[in-house]
Amino acid sequence: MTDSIITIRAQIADARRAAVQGGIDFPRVVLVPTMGALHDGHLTLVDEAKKLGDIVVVSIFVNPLQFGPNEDLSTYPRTLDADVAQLADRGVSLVFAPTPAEMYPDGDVSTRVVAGDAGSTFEGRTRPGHFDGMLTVVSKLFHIVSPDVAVFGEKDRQQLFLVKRMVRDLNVPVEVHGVPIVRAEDGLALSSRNAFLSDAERRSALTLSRALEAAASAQDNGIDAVLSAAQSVLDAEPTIDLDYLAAVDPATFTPVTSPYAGSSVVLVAARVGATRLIDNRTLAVS
Ligand SMILES: Nc1ncnc2c1ncn2[C@@H]1O[C@H](COP(=O)(O)OP(=O)(O)OP(=O)(O)O)[C@@H](O)[C@H]1O
Ligand SMILES: CC(C)(CO)[C@@H](O)C(=O)[O-]
Ligand code: BAL
Repeated sequence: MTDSIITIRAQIADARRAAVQGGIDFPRVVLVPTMGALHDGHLTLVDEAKKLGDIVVVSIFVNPLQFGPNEDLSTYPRTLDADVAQLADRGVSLVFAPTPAEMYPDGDVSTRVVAGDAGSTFEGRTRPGHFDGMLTVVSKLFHIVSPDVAVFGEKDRQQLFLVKRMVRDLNVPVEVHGVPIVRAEDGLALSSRNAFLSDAERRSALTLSRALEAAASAQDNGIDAVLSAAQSVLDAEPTIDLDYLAAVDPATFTPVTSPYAGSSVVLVAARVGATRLIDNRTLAVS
């Protein structure tokens, strides 16, 4: 076992003991897994974590296993010192920020969690192996931290679905809690990758949330109207390269087709310049 794993486990054990001494018989540990470059979306997850338990642990790890060979692993923003300072301001001192060598002492793993069918659509189709890598590291983080609760953002909606599915399929003793998307005032979903956008690209990126807004305005007119309203907004912005637009059933993450009435999550992913962004919105379609 490596230093940072030994250290975080000792810190959590100390925090548990202190909580018991402070009168909390069964302190709950809440994990917030992140890749760092923290923004208000992450900090909202932390605030939620504080409400859900007694001891909050934030992990910061840019997981090589979930990046494809031509993706942005090497350029992904890394701002560890600023992240730790922001967390300290929020009252969180338990930060687990291992190195790749600590997480993968053999360079890779030969045992992986396989995401299955729902891991090979949408994000999984564009990023083959991404969700196996994501679930594998989440599983490792769960084993290292032993949280009672783990908090994830709805921005990565397919990720949240798959983590919940893994927990159910494998009887993982962790409660998974989802937090609604935190947006900038103009509607753009906060994302660490927004840091890559030029001013002009950021304006183009707003097309994603505008398309979801248009979809929401059409939710009383059926699923076809929802999708065509969003598509029209996307078609009108030639500077973005659409990857997918789809409406899925939140219970199965499979596409819904007309006629459909009920809850549906509209998903959108697009490249804006060199930056790939995702967004989604839950609608009540009738
Ligand atoms: N705007 C947001 N609202 C709610 N949760 C968010 C938001 N952005 C990120 N999260 C959540 O924070 C957690 C860590 O995500 P991550 O560190 O990859 O940040 P990110 O901003 O999603 O980065 P990326 O640029 O890779 O999309 C995930 O559970 C993710 O869904
Ligand atoms: C859950 C996660 C931390 C696993 O690397 C990552 O996919 C993320 O930040 O969403
Ligand atoms: N927030 C999702 C992590 C990734 O893009 O790899």
